[in-house]
Amino acid sequence: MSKQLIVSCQALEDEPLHSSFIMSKMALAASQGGAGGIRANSTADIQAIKTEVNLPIIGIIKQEYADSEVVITPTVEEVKALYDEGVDIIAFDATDRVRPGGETFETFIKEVKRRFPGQKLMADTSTVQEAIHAEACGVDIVASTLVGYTTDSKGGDPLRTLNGIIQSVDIPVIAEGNLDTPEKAKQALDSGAEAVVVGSAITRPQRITEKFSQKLKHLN
Ligand SMILES: CC(=O)N[C@H](C=O)[C@@H](O)[C@H](O)[C@H](O)COP(=O)(O)O
Repeated sequence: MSKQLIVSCQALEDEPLHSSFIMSKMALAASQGGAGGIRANSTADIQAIKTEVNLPIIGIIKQEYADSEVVITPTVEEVKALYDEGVDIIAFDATDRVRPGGETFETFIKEVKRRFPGQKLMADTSTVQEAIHAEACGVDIVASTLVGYTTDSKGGDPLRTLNGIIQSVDIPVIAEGNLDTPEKAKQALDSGAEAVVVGSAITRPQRITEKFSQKLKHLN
């Protein structure tokens, strides 16, 4: 997926496009538009997407637990479901936040590597420190997915943190999160990212509409 655009096709239960069928068509549209990979949430969506496109898939399972803020593939249970489904890369939250059941990232990743050897693993991080730590724990790829979404990274500039990560690790870095224009995506690749994931700016029409309506609001 070198220097490729990866399109994230996700719609959660509370979103208007929540439907595996619709996500499969989003993936098809992304493929026709030149995407080199797809990021998708849930085995149901991934199965549907596989019927429409033959592109590498980054799989996640968003699962909420009452005792943790970690939502992206929080436990080994979700990793197993993705492994059994079969995806090119499994991505998960690799922030330093406590996981469900009080588990730390270290114990989580150790167990994942023991049970699923050979599976490519991608760490969604929010800070340079977390990316360095994830590399030390043996992940294959780090990503800037969670910059701005954690207490430690609130208000952070995604491209600046991305640069910091690229300077600090030796493994491939994927740029992801709030890269909402072709120019920002290009900037991310120019600065050394292996690939760039774009989601909402392509596959969340409610967000796209909002940008237009905000711009025109004062004319009403
Ligand atoms: C923070 C979080 O939960 N991010 C999720 C991760 O899978 C998705 O909701 C994002 O759409 C994805 O990361 C792509 O980012 P953006 O939509 O900003 O291009």
